[in-house]
Amino acid sequence: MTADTLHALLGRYSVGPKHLVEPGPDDAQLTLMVQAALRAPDHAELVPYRFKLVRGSAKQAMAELFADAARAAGKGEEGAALDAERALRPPITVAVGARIDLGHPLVPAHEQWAAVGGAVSNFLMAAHVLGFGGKMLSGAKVRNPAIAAAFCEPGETLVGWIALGTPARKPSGPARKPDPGQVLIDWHPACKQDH
Ligand SMILES: Cc1cc2nc3c(=O)[nH]c(=O)nc-3n(C[C@H](O)[C@H](O)[C@H](O)COP(=O)(O)O)c2cc1C
Repeated sequence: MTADTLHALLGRYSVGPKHLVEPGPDDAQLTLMVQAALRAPDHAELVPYRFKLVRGSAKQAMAELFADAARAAGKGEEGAALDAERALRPPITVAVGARIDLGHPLVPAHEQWAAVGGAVSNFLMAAHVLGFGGKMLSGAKVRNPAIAAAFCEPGETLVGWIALGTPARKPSGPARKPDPGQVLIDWHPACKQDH
């Protein structure tokens, strides 16, 4: 791994929708992001995820779904307009659906979810390397039945949406990460007690 690659890896941070401006990635760049996603570890090559692009006029349809979901959740018209705006603002949004096979004979669900997470992470990392900003978002609306049905095939779970675009500016307070020592721990076998 070159120092440049490591620098890119260590320098990724999420950029939320309100800081994303045009242009979004083009088809070739989106394909690279998906190729990166497909490099994530994936037991038995199940590819338990799908990325659905929301761009152009599809953004308005998503905005209406978001506004309806906000109203169904008891938000007023101001809240509905705010949620609609979240759909319209990013140049491109990518809905992430997970296809978890709960009865798979070899790969338990948690391993399939790990593959989904790896794919999302690689996708975002490729976006960052290509100079784009992005953020994975979900919220209660992923569980809204009309939204879930609009984005998912039967058997899929809507994980959320990746907002994508050109970063207008670096976030003022990027997420703080723990000290690596908190995560990287020497394993020692448990001592066996004599009875
Ligand atoms: C599946 C998933 C859903 C998420 N949903 C939200 C969300 O709805 N709102 C939010 O602020 N962050 C959400 N996050 C976290 C952000 O995407 C982001 O990772 C977090 O703000 C940390 O920033 P960083 O990526 O710069 O470290 C979600 C992350 C994942 C993996």
